[in-house]
Amino acid sequence: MQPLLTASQIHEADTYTISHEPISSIDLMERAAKAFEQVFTARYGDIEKSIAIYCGTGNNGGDGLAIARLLTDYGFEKVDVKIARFSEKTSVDFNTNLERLQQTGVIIKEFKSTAELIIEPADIIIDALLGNGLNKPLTGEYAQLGQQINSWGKTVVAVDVPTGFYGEGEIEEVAVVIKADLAITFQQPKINFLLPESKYAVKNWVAVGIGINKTYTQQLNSPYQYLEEADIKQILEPRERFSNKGTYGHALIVAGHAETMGAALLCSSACAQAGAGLTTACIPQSGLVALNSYMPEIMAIVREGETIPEIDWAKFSTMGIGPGLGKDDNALALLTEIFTNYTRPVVIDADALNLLATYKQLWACLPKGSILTPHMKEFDRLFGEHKTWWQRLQTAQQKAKELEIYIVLKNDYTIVASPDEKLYFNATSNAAMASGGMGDVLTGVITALLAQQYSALEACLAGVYLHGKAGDDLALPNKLTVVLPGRVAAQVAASMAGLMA
Ligand SMILES: NC(=O)C1=CN([C@@H]2O[C@H](COP(=O)(O)OP(=O)(O)OC[C@H]3O[C@@H](n4cnc5c(N)ncnc54)[C@H](O)[C@@H]3O)[C@@H](O)[C@H]2O)[C@@H](O)CC1
Ligand SMILES: Nc1ncnc2c1ncn2[C@@H]1O[C@H](COP(=O)(O)OP(=O)(O)O)[C@@H](O)[C@H]1O
Ligand SMILES: [K+]
Repeated sequence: MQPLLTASQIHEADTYTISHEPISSIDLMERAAKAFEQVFTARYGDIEKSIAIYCGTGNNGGDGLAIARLLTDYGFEKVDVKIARFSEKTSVDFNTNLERLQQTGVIIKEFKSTAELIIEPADIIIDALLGNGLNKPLTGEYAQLGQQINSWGKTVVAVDVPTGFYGEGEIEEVAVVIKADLAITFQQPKINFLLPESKYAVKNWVAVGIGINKTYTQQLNSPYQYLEEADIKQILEPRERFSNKGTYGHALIVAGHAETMGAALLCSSACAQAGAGLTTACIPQSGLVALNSYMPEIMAIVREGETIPEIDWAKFSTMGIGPGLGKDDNALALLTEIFTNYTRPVVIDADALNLLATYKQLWACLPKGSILTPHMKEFDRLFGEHKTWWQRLQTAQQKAKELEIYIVLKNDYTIVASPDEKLYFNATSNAAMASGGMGDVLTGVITALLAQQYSALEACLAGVYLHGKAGDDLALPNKLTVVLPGRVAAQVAASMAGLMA
Protein backbone atom coordinates (compact mmCIF):
# COMPACT_ATOMS: atom_id res chain seq x y z
CA MET A 1 0.00 0.00 0.00
CA GLN A 2 1.45 3.32 -0.93
CA PRO A 3 0.30 6.32 1.07
CA LEU A 4 -0.67 9.23 -1.17
CA LEU A 5 0.46 12.46 0.40
CA THR A 6 -0.61 16.04 -0.08
CA ALA A 7 1.88 18.67 -1.30
CA SER A 8 2.65 19.86 2.21
CA GLN A 9 3.12 16.29 3.49
CA ILE A 10 5.42 15.58 0.54
CA HIS A 11 7.45 18.60 1.50
CA GLU A 12 7.63 17.35 5.12
CA ALA A 13 8.67 13.89 3.93
CA ASP A 14 11.41 15.42 1.75
CA THR A 15 12.68 17.40 4.73
CA TYR A 16 12.59 14.34 6.97
CA THR A 17 14.49 12.26 4.41
CA ILE A 18 17.10 14.99 4.02
CA SER A 19 17.83 15.06 7.75
CA HIS A 20 17.43 11.35 8.54
CA GLU A 21 18.82 9.40 5.60
CA PRO A 22 20.78 11.67 5.66
CA ILE A 23 21.16 13.15 2.20
CA SER A 24 21.79 16.75 1.23
CA SER A 25 18.93 18.55 -0.43
CA ILE A 26 20.98 19.08 -3.59
CA ASP A 27 21.74 15.35 -3.77
CA LEU A 28 18.05 14.55 -3.38
CA MET A 29 17.36 16.89 -6.28
CA GLU A 30 20.07 15.14 -8.29
CA ARG A 31 18.41 11.80 -7.51
CA ALA A 32 15.07 13.16 -8.69
CA ALA A 33 16.63 14.52 -11.89
CA LYS A 34 18.34 11.18 -12.54
CA ALA A 35 15.06 9.30 -12.01
CA PHE A 36 13.37 11.69 -14.44
CA GLU A 37 16.16 11.25 -17.00
CA GLN A 38 15.82 7.47 -16.93
CA VAL A 39 12.11 7.47 -17.71
CA PHE A 40 12.47 10.32 -20.20
CA THR A 41 15.23 8.66 -22.22
CA ALA A 42 13.38 5.32 -22.20
CA ARG A 43 10.42 7.07 -23.89
CA TYR A 44 12.11 9.79 -25.90
CA GLY A 45 15.55 8.29 -26.46
CA ASP A 46 16.19 9.76 -29.93
CA ILE A 47 19.17 12.05 -29.25
CA GLU A 48 18.65 13.82 -32.58
CA LYS A 49 15.54 15.47 -31.16
CA SER A 50 15.77 19.00 -29.83
CA ILE A 51 14.62 19.72 -26.30
CA ALA A 52 13.68 23.01 -24.67
CA ILE A 53 13.59 23.02 -20.88
CA TYR A 54 11.51 25.83 -19.39
CA CYS A 55 12.63 26.43 -15.82
CA GLY A 56 11.20 28.41 -12.94
CA THR A 57 13.50 29.64 -10.19
CA GLY A 58 12.33 27.34 -7.37
CA ASN A 59 13.12 23.69 -6.85
CA ASN A 60 11.09 22.53 -9.83
CA GLY A 61 13.30 24.82 -11.94
CA GLY A 62 16.32 23.40 -10.12
CA ASP A 63 15.26 19.91 -11.22
CA GLY A 64 14.99 21.24 -14.78
CA LEU A 65 18.54 22.57 -14.72
CA ALA A 66 19.90 19.27 -13.40
CA ILE A 67 17.88 17.41 -16.05
CA ALA A 68 19.42 19.63 -18.77
CA ARG A 69 22.90 18.62 -17.61
CA LEU A 70 21.99 14.91 -17.39
CA LEU A 71 20.33 14.82 -20.83
CA THR A 72 23.40 16.50 -22.33
CA ASP A 73 25.61 13.87 -20.68
CA TYR A 74 23.28 11.23 -22.11
CA GLY A 75 24.04 12.46 -25.63
CA PHE A 76 21.34 14.98 -26.54
CA GLU A 77 23.11 17.78 -28.41
CA LYS A 78 20.22 20.14 -28.87
CA VAL A 79 19.22 21.08 -25.33
CA ASP A 80 18.09 24.66 -24.72
CA VAL A 81 17.36 26.00 -21.27
CA LYS A 82 14.97 28.94 -20.82
CA ILE A 83 14.67 30.43 -17.38
CA ALA A 84 11.56 32.44 -16.54
CA ARG A 85 12.83 35.25 -14.28
CA PHE A 86 9.44 36.49 -13.24
CA SER A 87 10.62 37.23 -9.72
CA GLU A 88 13.88 37.79 -7.88
CA LYS A 89 13.19 34.79 -5.63
CA THR A 90 15.38 31.73 -6.22
CA SER A 91 15.93 28.53 -4.24
CA VAL A 92 19.38 27.51 -3.02
CA ASP A 93 19.37 24.30 -5.04
CA PHE A 94 18.25 26.18 -8.13
CA ASN A 95 21.30 28.43 -7.76
CA THR A 96 23.65 25.50 -7.27
CA ASN A 97 22.31 23.72 -10.32
CA LEU A 98 22.56 26.91 -12.34
CA GLU A 99 26.26 27.18 -11.47
CA ARG A 100 26.74 23.52 -12.39
CA LEU A 101 24.99 23.97 -15.70
CA GLN A 102 26.95 27.10 -16.55
CA GLN A 103 30.08 24.96 -16.52
CA THR A 104 28.73 22.84 -19.40
CA GLY A 105 28.17 24.03 -22.95
CA VAL A 106 24.38 24.08 -22.61
CA ILE A 107 22.73 27.25 -23.89
CA ILE A 108 20.94 29.07 -21.08
CA LYS A 109 18.58 31.92 -21.93
CA GLU A 110 16.61 34.01 -19.51
CA PHE A 111 13.42 35.97 -20.06
CA LYS A 112 11.52 38.39 -17.86
CA SER A 113 8.33 38.48 -19.85
CA THR A 114 6.47 36.02 -22.08
CA ALA A 115 6.39 38.75 -24.76
CA GLU A 116 10.12 38.14 -25.30
CA LEU A 117 9.50 34.56 -26.50
CA ILE A 118 9.34 33.38 -30.09
CA ILE A 119 7.44 30.24 -31.13
CA GLU A 120 9.36 27.35 -29.64
CA PRO A 121 11.14 25.42 -32.41
CA ALA A 122 12.19 22.43 -30.23
CA ASP A 123 10.60 18.99 -30.71
CA ILE A 124 9.96 18.44 -27.01
CA ILE A 125 9.32 20.87 -24.17
CA ILE A 126 10.19 19.91 -20.62
CA ASP A 127 8.05 21.85 -18.16
CA ALA A 128 10.12 22.61 -15.05
CA LEU A 129 8.48 25.95 -14.25
CA LEU A 130 6.45 25.23 -11.13
CA GLY A 131 5.92 21.97 -9.32
CA ASN A 132 4.37 21.02 -6.07
CA GLY A 133 5.11 24.43 -4.58
CA LEU A 134 2.14 25.93 -6.41
CA ASN A 135 0.12 27.84 -3.86
CA LYS A 136 -2.34 29.80 -6.02
CA PRO A 137 -3.69 29.58 -9.56
CA LEU A 138 -1.41 30.91 -12.28
CA THR A 139 -1.88 34.60 -12.95
CA GLY A 140 0.07 37.32 -14.75
CA GLU A 141 3.24 36.27 -16.56
CA TYR A 142 2.93 32.61 -15.49
CA ALA A 143 -0.61 32.39 -16.84
CA GLN A 144 0.47 34.00 -20.12
CA LEU A 145 3.43 31.70 -20.43
CA GLY A 146 1.19 28.70 -19.77
CA GLN A 147 -1.23 29.78 -22.49
CA GLN A 148 1.65 30.46 -24.86
CA ILE A 149 3.19 27.02 -24.35
CA ASN A 150 -0.21 25.34 -24.76
CA SER A 151 -0.79 27.24 -28.01
CA TRP A 152 2.36 25.76 -29.56
CA GLY A 153 0.89 22.26 -29.36
CA LYS A 154 4.28 20.63 -28.75
CA THR A 155 4.99 17.40 -26.91
CA VAL A 156 5.29 18.46 -23.28
CA VAL A 157 6.84 16.41 -20.51
CA ALA A 158 6.23 17.80 -17.03
CA VAL A 159 8.67 17.54 -14.16
CA ASP A 160 6.74 16.24 -11.14
CA VAL A 161 3.44 17.99 -12.00
CA PRO A 162 2.29 20.16 -14.89
CA THR A 163 2.77 23.83 -14.06
CA GLY A 164 -0.48 25.20 -12.68
CA PHE A 165 -1.80 21.78 -11.63
CA TYR A 166 -2.81 21.09 -8.04
CA GLY A 167 -1.81 17.69 -6.70
CA GLU A 168 -4.90 17.59 -4.52
CA GLY A 169 -8.06 19.60 -3.90
CA GLU A 170 -10.64 20.97 -6.31
CA ILE A 171 -9.49 21.27 -9.90
CA GLU A 172 -10.72 24.59 -11.23
CA GLU A 173 -11.99 24.53 -14.77
CA VAL A 174 -10.80 28.02 -15.57
CA ALA A 175 -7.27 27.71 -14.18
CA VAL A 176 -4.38 27.73 -16.66
CA VAL A 177 -2.35 24.54 -16.63
CA ILE A 178 0.45 23.60 -19.01
CA LYS A 179 -0.94 20.47 -20.63
CA ALA A 180 1.45 17.55 -20.39
CA ASP A 181 1.66 14.51 -22.61
CA LEU A 182 3.56 12.87 -19.79
CA ALA A 183 4.17 13.87 -16.19
CA ILE A 184 7.17 12.15 -14.63
CA THR A 185 6.25 12.55 -11.02
CA PHE A 186 8.33 12.00 -7.92
CA GLN A 187 7.72 9.22 -5.42
CA GLN A 188 3.92 8.83 -5.79
CA PRO A 189 1.13 9.73 -8.17
CA LYS A 190 -0.43 12.99 -7.06
CA ILE A 191 -3.98 12.34 -5.79
CA ASN A 192 -5.59 14.42 -8.53
CA PHE A 193 -3.86 12.36 -11.25
CA LEU A 194 -6.31 9.61 -10.22
CA LEU A 195 -9.44 11.68 -10.77
CA PRO A 196 -11.07 12.02 -14.22
CA GLU A 197 -10.85 15.82 -14.33
CA SER A 198 -7.05 15.61 -14.56
CA LYS A 199 -7.21 14.17 -18.04
CA TYR A 200 -7.26 17.61 -19.68
CA ALA A 201 -3.90 18.39 -18.05
CA VAL A 202 -2.15 15.02 -17.81
CA LYS A 203 -2.41 12.53 -20.66
CA ASN A 204 -0.15 10.06 -18.92
CA TRP A 205 1.92 9.87 -15.79
CA VAL A 206 4.73 7.76 -14.41
CA ALA A 207 5.81 7.84 -10.77
CA VAL A 208 9.51 7.38 -10.03
CA GLY A 209 10.90 6.59 -6.59
CA ILE A 210 13.43 9.02 -5.15
CA GLY A 211 14.06 7.23 -1.87
CA ILE A 212 11.74 9.23 0.39
CA ASN A 213 11.70 7.65 3.86
CA LYS A 214 8.89 5.03 3.87
CA THR A 215 8.59 4.68 7.63
CA TYR A 216 7.92 8.39 7.83
CA THR A 217 5.38 8.45 5.01
CA GLN A 218 3.53 5.45 6.52
CA GLN A 219 3.25 7.03 9.94
CA LEU A 220 1.63 10.14 8.45
CA ASN A 221 -1.41 7.85 8.23
CA SER A 222 -2.75 9.43 5.06
CA PRO A 223 -6.42 8.69 4.32
CA TYR A 224 -5.44 8.27 0.65
CA GLN A 225 -3.84 4.95 -0.19
CA TYR A 226 -2.70 3.48 -3.50
CA LEU A 227 -3.20 -0.27 -3.88
CA GLU A 228 -0.27 -2.34 -5.01
CA GLU A 229 -0.03 -5.92 -6.20
CA ALA A 230 1.75 -6.94 -3.00
CA ASP A 231 -1.33 -5.91 -0.96
CA ILE A 232 -3.58 -8.23 -2.91
CA LYS A 233 -1.07 -11.08 -2.76
CA GLN A 234 -1.16 -10.70 0.98
CA ILE A 235 -4.95 -10.88 1.07
CA LEU A 236 -5.48 -13.90 -1.18
CA GLU A 237 -5.37 -17.29 0.53
CA PRO A 238 -4.64 -20.56 -1.24
CA ARG A 239 -7.33 -23.24 -1.05
CA GLU A 240 -6.93 -25.80 1.67
CA ARG A 241 -6.52 -29.56 1.47
CA PHE A 242 -9.63 -31.47 2.49
CA SER A 243 -11.79 -28.47 1.69
CA ASN A 244 -15.10 -28.82 -0.10
CA LYS A 245 -17.74 -26.60 -1.62
CA GLY A 246 -19.07 -25.84 1.83
CA THR A 247 -15.74 -24.33 2.80
CA TYR A 248 -16.09 -21.51 0.28
CA GLY A 249 -19.53 -20.25 1.11
CA HIS A 250 -22.90 -20.09 -0.56
CA ALA A 251 -23.66 -16.84 -2.37
CA LEU A 252 -27.11 -15.70 -3.43
CA ILE A 253 -27.29 -13.34 -6.38
CA VAL A 254 -30.59 -11.47 -6.43
CA ALA A 255 -30.80 -9.99 -9.88
CA GLY A 256 -32.47 -9.97 -13.30
CA HIS A 257 -35.69 -8.83 -14.87
CA ALA A 258 -37.29 -9.81 -18.18
CA GLU A 259 -35.27 -7.36 -20.28
CA THR A 260 -32.13 -7.37 -18.17
CA MET A 261 -31.60 -11.05 -17.45
CA GLY A 262 -28.08 -10.84 -18.84
CA ALA A 263 -27.02 -8.82 -15.81
CA ALA A 264 -28.09 -11.69 -13.54
CA LEU A 265 -26.25 -14.24 -15.67
CA LEU A 266 -23.06 -12.17 -15.78
CA CYS A 267 -23.15 -11.45 -12.06
CA SER A 268 -23.88 -14.99 -10.90
CA SER A 269 -21.43 -16.57 -13.33
CA ALA A 270 -18.71 -14.15 -12.18
CA CYS A 271 -19.54 -15.14 -8.60
CA ALA A 272 -19.18 -18.85 -9.34
CA GLN A 273 -15.99 -18.30 -11.33
CA ALA A 274 -14.44 -16.16 -8.61
CA GLY A 275 -14.68 -19.09 -6.26
CA ALA A 276 -17.91 -19.09 -4.26
CA GLY A 277 -18.38 -22.71 -3.19
CA LEU A 278 -22.03 -22.56 -4.23
CA THR A 279 -23.86 -19.90 -6.17
CA THR A 280 -27.62 -19.54 -6.37
CA ALA A 281 -29.30 -16.95 -8.56
CA CYS A 282 -32.65 -15.55 -7.50
CA ILE A 283 -34.12 -14.68 -10.90
CA PRO A 284 -37.51 -14.47 -12.64
CA GLN A 285 -38.90 -17.68 -14.10
CA SER A 286 -38.29 -16.35 -17.61
CA GLY A 287 -34.53 -16.54 -17.09
CA LEU A 288 -34.27 -20.10 -15.88
CA VAL A 289 -33.52 -21.80 -19.19
CA ALA A 290 -30.98 -19.15 -20.07
CA LEU A 291 -29.26 -19.54 -16.68
CA ASN A 292 -29.07 -23.30 -16.95
CA SER A 293 -27.63 -23.18 -20.41
CA TYR A 294 -25.26 -20.28 -19.68
CA MET A 295 -23.81 -21.88 -16.56
CA PRO A 296 -25.26 -25.14 -15.27
CA GLU A 297 -23.16 -24.89 -12.09
CA ILE A 298 -25.49 -22.20 -10.76
CA MET A 299 -28.66 -23.08 -8.85
CA ALA A 300 -31.81 -21.01 -8.93
CA ILE A 301 -34.53 -19.61 -6.74
CA VAL A 302 -37.29 -18.64 -9.12
CA ARG A 303 -39.32 -15.45 -8.75
CA GLU A 304 -42.78 -15.73 -10.21
CA GLY A 305 -45.07 -12.76 -10.82
CA GLU A 306 -45.67 -10.62 -7.77
CA THR A 307 -44.85 -13.24 -5.16
CA ILE A 308 -41.72 -13.08 -3.12
CA PRO A 309 -40.00 -16.44 -3.07
CA GLU A 310 -39.31 -18.38 0.10
CA ILE A 311 -35.69 -17.87 1.00
CA ASP A 312 -33.88 -19.92 3.61
CA TRP A 313 -31.87 -16.99 4.95
CA ALA A 314 -29.49 -18.97 7.12
CA LYS A 315 -28.28 -20.94 4.12
CA PHE A 316 -26.51 -18.04 2.49
CA SER A 317 -23.09 -16.71 3.47
CA THR A 318 -23.75 -13.47 1.65
CA MET A 319 -25.76 -11.89 -1.16
CA GLY A 320 -25.11 -9.75 -4.21
CA ILE A 321 -28.21 -7.72 -4.96
CA GLY A 322 -29.26 -5.49 -7.80
CA PRO A 323 -27.88 -6.13 -11.31
CA GLY A 324 -30.78 -5.83 -13.74
CA LEU A 325 -33.25 -6.20 -10.87
CA GLY A 326 -35.56 -3.40 -11.97
CA LYS A 327 -37.03 -0.71 -9.74
CA ASP A 328 -40.69 -1.68 -9.67
CA ASP A 329 -42.76 -2.41 -6.56
CA ASN A 330 -41.80 -6.04 -6.78
CA ALA A 331 -38.12 -5.26 -6.62
CA LEU A 332 -38.74 -2.86 -3.73
CA ALA A 333 -40.70 -5.53 -1.82
CA LEU A 334 -37.96 -8.08 -2.38
CA LEU A 335 -35.22 -5.72 -1.23
CA THR A 336 -37.26 -4.80 1.86
CA GLU A 337 -37.81 -8.49 2.60
CA ILE A 338 -34.07 -9.17 2.35
CA PHE A 339 -33.10 -6.22 4.54
CA THR A 340 -35.69 -7.27 7.13
CA ASN A 341 -34.54 -10.87 7.35
CA TYR A 342 -30.86 -10.89 6.52
CA THR A 343 -28.31 -9.25 8.77
CA ARG A 344 -24.94 -10.20 7.31
CA PRO A 345 -23.08 -7.77 5.02
CA VAL A 346 -24.29 -7.85 1.42
CA VAL A 347 -23.18 -6.30 -1.85
CA ILE A 348 -25.56 -3.70 -3.27
CA ASP A 349 -25.34 -2.67 -6.91
CA ALA A 350 -27.24 -1.13 -9.81
CA ASP A 351 -31.06 -1.11 -9.32
CA ALA A 352 -30.73 -1.96 -5.64
CA LEU A 353 -28.70 1.25 -5.32
CA ASN A 354 -31.35 3.17 -7.23
CA LEU A 355 -34.05 1.81 -4.90
CA LEU A 356 -31.94 2.84 -1.94
CA ALA A 357 -31.64 6.31 -3.45
CA THR A 358 -35.41 6.63 -3.90
CA TYR A 359 -36.72 4.93 -0.75
CA LYS A 360 -34.71 6.43 2.08
CA GLN A 361 -36.40 4.20 4.67
CA LEU A 362 -34.33 1.31 3.33
CA TRP A 363 -31.12 2.81 4.75
CA ALA A 364 -32.19 2.05 8.30
CA CYS A 365 -32.20 -1.71 7.72
CA LEU A 366 -29.23 -1.98 5.36
CA PRO A 367 -26.97 -4.57 7.05
CA LYS A 368 -23.97 -2.87 8.69
CA GLY A 369 -20.68 -3.48 6.94
CA SER A 370 -22.38 -3.90 3.56
CA ILE A 371 -20.67 -2.94 0.32
CA LEU A 372 -22.20 -0.47 -2.15
CA THR A 373 -20.75 -0.44 -5.66
CA PRO A 374 -22.01 2.70 -7.44
CA HIS A 375 -20.67 4.26 -10.58
CA MET A 376 -20.59 8.04 -10.63
CA LYS A 377 -24.26 8.54 -11.53
CA GLU A 378 -25.51 6.03 -8.99
CA PHE A 379 -23.27 7.66 -6.40
CA ASP A 380 -24.84 11.06 -7.09
CA ARG A 381 -28.33 9.57 -6.95
CA LEU A 382 -27.50 8.16 -3.52
CA PHE A 383 -25.72 11.13 -2.02
CA GLY A 384 -26.71 14.16 -4.11
CA GLU A 385 -25.18 15.94 -7.09
CA HIS A 386 -21.46 16.63 -6.97
CA LYS A 387 -19.72 19.13 -9.19
CA THR A 388 -16.29 17.56 -8.88
CA TRP A 389 -14.67 14.23 -8.13
CA TRP A 390 -12.79 15.79 -5.25
CA GLN A 391 -16.17 16.47 -3.62
CA ARG A 392 -17.23 12.88 -4.31
CA LEU A 393 -14.11 11.68 -2.51
CA GLN A 394 -15.01 13.71 0.56
CA THR A 395 -18.62 12.46 0.51
CA ALA A 396 -17.55 8.84 0.07
CA GLN A 397 -15.22 9.21 3.05
CA GLN A 398 -17.93 10.76 5.24
CA LYS A 399 -20.75 8.42 4.22
CA ALA A 400 -18.70 5.25 4.64
CA LYS A 401 -17.97 6.34 8.20
CA GLU A 402 -21.43 7.62 9.04
CA LEU A 403 -23.31 4.61 7.63
CA GLU A 404 -20.64 2.00 8.55
CA ILE A 405 -20.47 0.73 5.00
CA TYR A 406 -17.90 0.25 2.25
CA ILE A 407 -18.37 2.30 -0.90
CA VAL A 408 -16.77 1.14 -4.13
CA LEU A 409 -16.93 4.21 -6.37
CA LYS A 410 -16.23 2.82 -9.83
CA ASN A 411 -14.06 4.56 -12.33
CA ASP A 412 -10.79 4.28 -14.17
CA TYR A 413 -9.16 4.34 -10.73
CA THR A 414 -11.88 2.76 -8.63
CA ILE A 415 -12.00 4.14 -5.10
CA VAL A 416 -12.87 2.03 -2.07
CA ALA A 417 -14.02 4.11 0.91
CA SER A 418 -14.01 2.29 4.24
CA PRO A 419 -15.71 3.18 7.55
CA ASP A 420 -12.33 4.11 9.07
CA GLU A 421 -12.20 7.06 6.62
CA LYS A 422 -9.57 5.57 4.34
CA LEU A 423 -9.82 5.90 0.56
CA TYR A 424 -8.05 3.24 -1.47
CA PHE A 425 -7.30 3.82 -5.16
CA ASN A 426 -7.08 0.85 -7.51
CA ALA A 427 -5.02 1.16 -10.66
CA THR A 428 -5.89 -2.06 -12.50
CA SER A 429 -8.56 -2.02 -15.27
CA ASN A 430 -8.46 -0.24 -18.59
CA ALA A 431 -10.67 1.49 -21.12
CA ALA A 432 -11.31 -1.76 -23.05
CA MET A 433 -13.50 -2.64 -20.06
CA ALA A 434 -15.87 0.28 -20.66
CA SER A 435 -18.83 -1.80 -21.76
CA GLY A 436 -22.25 -2.64 -20.31
CA GLY A 437 -22.32 -5.48 -17.79
CA MET A 438 -18.78 -4.94 -16.51
CA GLY A 439 -20.06 -3.71 -13.16
CA ASP A 440 -22.30 -6.77 -12.82
CA VAL A 441 -19.18 -8.90 -13.06
CA LEU A 442 -17.47 -6.82 -10.37
CA THR A 443 -20.44 -7.36 -8.07
CA GLY A 444 -20.22 -11.10 -8.66
CA VAL A 445 -16.50 -11.13 -7.86
CA ILE A 446 -16.85 -9.12 -4.65
CA THR A 447 -19.79 -11.27 -3.53
CA ALA A 448 -17.74 -14.42 -4.17
CA LEU A 449 -14.89 -13.12 -2.03
CA LEU A 450 -17.28 -12.22 0.80
CA ALA A 451 -18.77 -15.72 0.58
CA GLN A 452 -15.26 -17.13 0.96
CA GLN A 453 -14.98 -15.29 4.26
CA TYR A 454 -12.67 -12.54 3.23
CA SER A 455 -13.49 -9.46 5.29
CA ALA A 456 -15.57 -6.76 3.61
CA LEU A 457 -12.50 -4.57 3.12
CA GLU A 458 -10.47 -7.46 1.72
CA ALA A 459 -13.33 -8.41 -0.60
CA CYS A 460 -13.54 -4.83 -1.90
CA LEU A 461 -9.81 -4.38 -2.39
CA ALA A 462 -9.10 -7.81 -3.85
CA GLY A 463 -12.35 -7.67 -5.85
CA VAL A 464 -11.63 -4.40 -7.65
CA TYR A 465 -8.00 -5.34 -8.16
CA LEU A 466 -8.76 -8.80 -9.58
CA HIS A 467 -11.59 -7.58 -11.78
CA GLY A 468 -9.33 -4.91 -13.27
CA LYS A 469 -6.38 -7.27 -13.52
CA ALA A 470 -8.46 -9.82 -15.41
CA GLY A 471 -9.43 -7.07 -17.86
CA ASP A 472 -5.80 -5.97 -18.13
CA ASP A 473 -4.54 -9.53 -18.67
CA LEU A 474 -7.01 -9.92 -21.53
CA ALA A 475 -6.71 -6.53 -23.17
CA LEU A 476 -3.22 -5.18 -22.65
CA PRO A 477 -0.95 -7.88 -24.13
CA ASN A 478 -3.09 -8.01 -27.27
CA LYS A 479 -3.83 -4.29 -27.37
CA LEU A 480 -7.55 -5.10 -27.49
CA THR A 481 -9.82 -2.09 -27.55
CA VAL A 482 -12.77 -4.07 -26.17
CA VAL A 483 -13.09 -6.95 -23.72
CA LEU A 484 -16.58 -8.08 -22.89
CA PRO A 485 -17.71 -8.74 -19.32
CA GLY A 486 -18.29 -12.47 -19.82
CA ARG A 487 -14.65 -12.92 -20.79
CA VAL A 488 -13.50 -10.92 -17.79
CA ALA A 489 -15.54 -13.18 -15.51
CA ALA A 490 -13.95 -16.23 -17.10
CA GLN A 491 -10.46 -14.77 -16.69
CA VAL A 492 -10.67 -13.95 -12.97
CA ALA A 493 -9.51 -17.39 -11.77
CA ALA A 494 -6.45 -17.35 -14.03
CA SER A 495 -5.53 -13.81 -12.99
CA MET A 496 -5.94 -14.81 -9.36
CA ALA A 497 -3.66 -17.79 -9.93
CA GLY A 498 -1.11 -15.47 -11.53
CA LEU A 499 -1.07 -13.35 -8.38
CA MET A 500 -0.76 -16.35 -6.10
CA ALA A 501 2.04 -18.04 -8.07
N1 LIG B 1 14.05 18.50 -1.56
C1 LIG B 1 12.92 18.73 -2.14
O1 LIG B 1 12.04 19.37 -1.57
C2 LIG B 1 12.71 18.21 -3.50
C3 LIG B 1 11.93 18.94 -4.39
N2 LIG B 1 11.85 18.61 -5.67
C4 LIG B 1 11.20 19.52 -6.61
O2 LIG B 1 10.76 20.67 -5.98
C5 LIG B 1 9.46 21.02 -6.41
C6 LIG B 1 8.83 21.90 -5.40
O3 LIG B 1 9.70 23.02 -5.31
P1 LIG B 1 9.36 24.40 -4.59
O4 LIG B 1 8.74 24.12 -3.29
O5 LIG B 1 10.61 25.20 -4.64
O6 LIG B 1 8.26 25.02 -5.48
P2 LIG B 1 8.11 25.25 -7.03
O7 LIG B 1 9.38 25.15 -7.78
O8 LIG B 1 7.00 24.39 -7.46
O9 LIG B 1 7.64 26.77 -7.04
C7 LIG B 1 8.54 27.82 -6.70
C8 LIG B 1 7.87 28.93 -5.97
O10 LIG B 1 6.95 29.60 -6.82
C9 LIG B 1 6.01 30.30 -6.06
N3 LIG B 1 4.67 30.08 -6.61
C10 LIG B 1 3.78 29.16 -6.24
N4 LIG B 1 2.64 29.26 -6.94
C11 LIG B 1 2.84 30.28 -7.78
C12 LIG B 1 2.02 30.91 -8.77
N5 LIG B 1 0.79 30.49 -9.02
N6 LIG B 1 2.53 31.93 -9.45
C13 LIG B 1 3.76 32.38 -9.20
N7 LIG B 1 4.58 31.85 -8.29
C14 LIG B 1 4.12 30.81 -7.58
C15 LIG B 1 6.11 29.77 -4.65
O11 LIG B 1 6.66 30.78 -3.84
C16 LIG B 1 7.02 28.55 -4.79
O12 LIG B 1 7.77 28.35 -3.64
C17 LIG B 1 8.81 19.69 -6.65
O13 LIG B 1 7.69 19.77 -7.47
C18 LIG B 1 9.96 18.95 -7.29
O14 LIG B 1 10.01 19.25 -8.67
C19 LIG B 1 12.63 17.53 -6.18
O15 LIG B 1 13.86 18.09 -6.52
C20 LIG B 1 12.79 16.43 -5.18
C21 LIG B 1 13.36 16.94 -3.90
N1 LIG C 1 -12.29 3.57 -18.97
C1 LIG C 1 -12.21 2.65 -18.01
N2 LIG C 1 -11.03 2.39 -17.43
C2 LIG C 1 -10.96 1.50 -16.46
N3 LIG C 1 -11.99 0.77 -15.98
C3 LIG C 1 -13.18 0.97 -16.50
C4 LIG C 1 -13.36 1.91 -17.55
N4 LIG C 1 -14.66 1.90 -17.87
C5 LIG C 1 -15.27 1.01 -17.06
N5 LIG C 1 -14.38 0.44 -16.23
C6 LIG C 1 -14.69 -0.54 -15.18
O1 LIG C 1 -15.82 -1.31 -15.58
C7 LIG C 1 -16.82 -1.36 -14.57
C8 LIG C 1 -18.09 -0.66 -15.09
O2 LIG C 1 -19.09 -0.69 -14.13
P1 LIG C 1 -20.56 -0.14 -14.39
O3 LIG C 1 -20.48 1.23 -14.94
O4 LIG C 1 -21.34 -0.37 -13.17
O5 LIG C 1 -21.03 -1.11 -15.54
P2 LIG C 1 -22.45 -1.79 -15.79
O6 LIG C 1 -23.47 -0.99 -15.06
O7 LIG C 1 -22.64 -1.75 -17.26
O8 LIG C 1 -22.33 -3.19 -15.29
C9 LIG C 1 -16.21 -0.69 -13.35
O9 LIG C 1 -15.63 -1.66 -12.52
C10 LIG C 1 -15.13 0.22 -13.93
O10 LIG C 1 -14.08 0.40 -13.03
K1 LIG D 1 6.41 21.37 -13.71
